[in-house]
Amino acid sequence: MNCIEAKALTYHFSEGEAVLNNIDLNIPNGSIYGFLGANGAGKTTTMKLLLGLLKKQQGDIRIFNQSLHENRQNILRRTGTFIESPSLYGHLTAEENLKIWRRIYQCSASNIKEVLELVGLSSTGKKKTAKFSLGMKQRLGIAIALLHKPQLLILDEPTNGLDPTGMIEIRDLLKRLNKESGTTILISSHLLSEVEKLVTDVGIIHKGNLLFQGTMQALQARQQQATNISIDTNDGQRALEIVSRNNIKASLQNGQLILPVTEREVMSRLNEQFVNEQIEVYQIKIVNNDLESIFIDLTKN
Ligand SMILES: Nc1ncnc2c1ncn2[C@@H]1O[C@H](COP(=O)(O)OP(=O)(O)OP(=O)(O)O)[C@@H](O)[C@H]1O
Repeated sequence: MNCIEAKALTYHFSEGEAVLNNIDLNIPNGSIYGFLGANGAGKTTTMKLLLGLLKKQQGDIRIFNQSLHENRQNILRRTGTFIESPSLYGHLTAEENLKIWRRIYQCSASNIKEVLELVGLSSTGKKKTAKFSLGMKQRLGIAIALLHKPQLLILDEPTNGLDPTGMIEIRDLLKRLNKESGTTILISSHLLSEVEKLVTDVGIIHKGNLLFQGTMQALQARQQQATNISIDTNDGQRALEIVSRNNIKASLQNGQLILPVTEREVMSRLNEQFVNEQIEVYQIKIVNNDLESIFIDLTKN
């Protein structure tokens, strides 16, 4: 069952080229969905459409199995958002900012203490938010998004500008929320490496087109397929003949033998044959095996 289903979303700003081109999004209930793409790919535009902040032009959006067009108020009551940067009153404290939002959401006063604790801001006391560090502001933005205990969180690059410790804190917080409350989380980022340990599902957008959508495992399987072994020897041609004799498809690239990742036993047998045939092996290494390179490959022109 999907929490968000968007079909054939297309969007143009004024007369220009389509910023989104026929996007289908399927965001499963209870998932943490990483929405990935380079700057300008169309992430914020998509999120704004999902929240009804931009008027939909083409396509269909359903959230909680309801049409966004027909039930926007009801959907937004169950959704927490953080788009671009949080709007805070700098002359007020974290608690005072949250008190304003509490009136809008009409939720219990005890939620304020809970969310401040959750994001690690309960000891900020009388400090005005104008004096907060960027990380504290981001965390307060997340506290605002969480104040009414939403079932769905839509977060646009919430770790933007944070140092590695700040990023880890936010990731841990989101993981905890997802695990303990079953909150579905849609989070955008321009770095796969930043969210790969957090997300269960992934959508990769490039120039308004969705290039990949699926589980993290499916993306990792793709990574496996794109992973090769490179072997550096003193005689690439003969090494290639040996590998071919073993019915393994290989090629020579700049003198290096390139073959798909094979089982450990096969690799050991090949190595033995190289040695028996007096081929000197200088290096055996895995190439192109990180997810980030898959992401870059997918988004290369
Ligand atoms: N108000 C606007 N008017 C015209 N074009 C816009 C407007 N907002 C965004 N765009 C354009 O739409 C495209 C997608 O922008 P969008 O902000 O959705 O991308 P993004 O993936 O969120 O990027 P970033 O990571 O930089 O925020 C970009 O080419 C951008 O210049």
